[in-house]
Amino acid sequence: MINFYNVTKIYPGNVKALSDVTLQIRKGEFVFLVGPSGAGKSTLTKLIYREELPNRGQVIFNGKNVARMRQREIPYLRRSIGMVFQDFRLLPQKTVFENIAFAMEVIGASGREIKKVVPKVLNMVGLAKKADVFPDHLSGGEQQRVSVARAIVNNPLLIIADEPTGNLDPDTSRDLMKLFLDINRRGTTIIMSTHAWDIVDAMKKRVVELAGGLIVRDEKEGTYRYEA
Ligand SMILES: Nc1ncnc2c1ncn2[C@@H]1O[C@H](COP(=O)(O)OP(=O)(O)OP(=O)(O)O)[C@@H](O)[C@H]1O
Repeated sequence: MINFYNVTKIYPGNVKALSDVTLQIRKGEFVFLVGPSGAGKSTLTKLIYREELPNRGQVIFNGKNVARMRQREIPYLRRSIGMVFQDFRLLPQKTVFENIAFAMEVIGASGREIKKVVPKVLNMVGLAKKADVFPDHLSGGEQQRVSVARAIVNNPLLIIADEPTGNLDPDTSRDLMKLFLDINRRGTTIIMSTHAWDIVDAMKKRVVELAGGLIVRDEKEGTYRYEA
């Protein structure tokens, strides 16, 4: 579903963030991206949702060359990818329900559809009772569940999670990972950048390690292993 062919990304100032990266991720996979800060993990994911363009090579997502997409195709690309960030990025003036509804509104869903679907995803993330609460009245773990609900509400093909447990305590992190596993079991591909070695070691999923813009390890049931 995702193919990188000899992808090189150089930022202004001649910073080589990725160097001749070739990688294939199949539909339904759960992939951890690990490696030290600055290794190129975020850059790799940004190339998938076209926040950045490669200098060389090709990034193919769902059969399409991402760099060659026309402007009008980009919204369709982005709606097929759900994003989860370390800092949640919820809208503070909107309730939990409204935060998730907003993700549907921007793609033109009807009010009826929204009323039907939002409670379902809230239920799935275990926050059915928090629909009318504002984000700052929720714990970090609950806020992250809202952002996961927002990420899955439009049925994406792929979820990109960038250090999703970075602000959560170990117990909350483990619960959140169960949620990601559950989503993955329903068929959604997941790419997760993380420094949480304990989680990576416990989950026994594919591990792709980057260092200095190169893939230095790609293991099927891998461990974290990198030493800082
Ligand atoms: N917009 C930018 N302009 C210039 N250099 C950049 C830009 N974004 C990233 N870089 C550089 O590219 C390299 C790779 O950065 P990237 O953010 O992909 O690393 P990372 O592995 O995600 O790190 P972290 O774990 O800290 O998030 C780093 O040297 C970084 O400083």
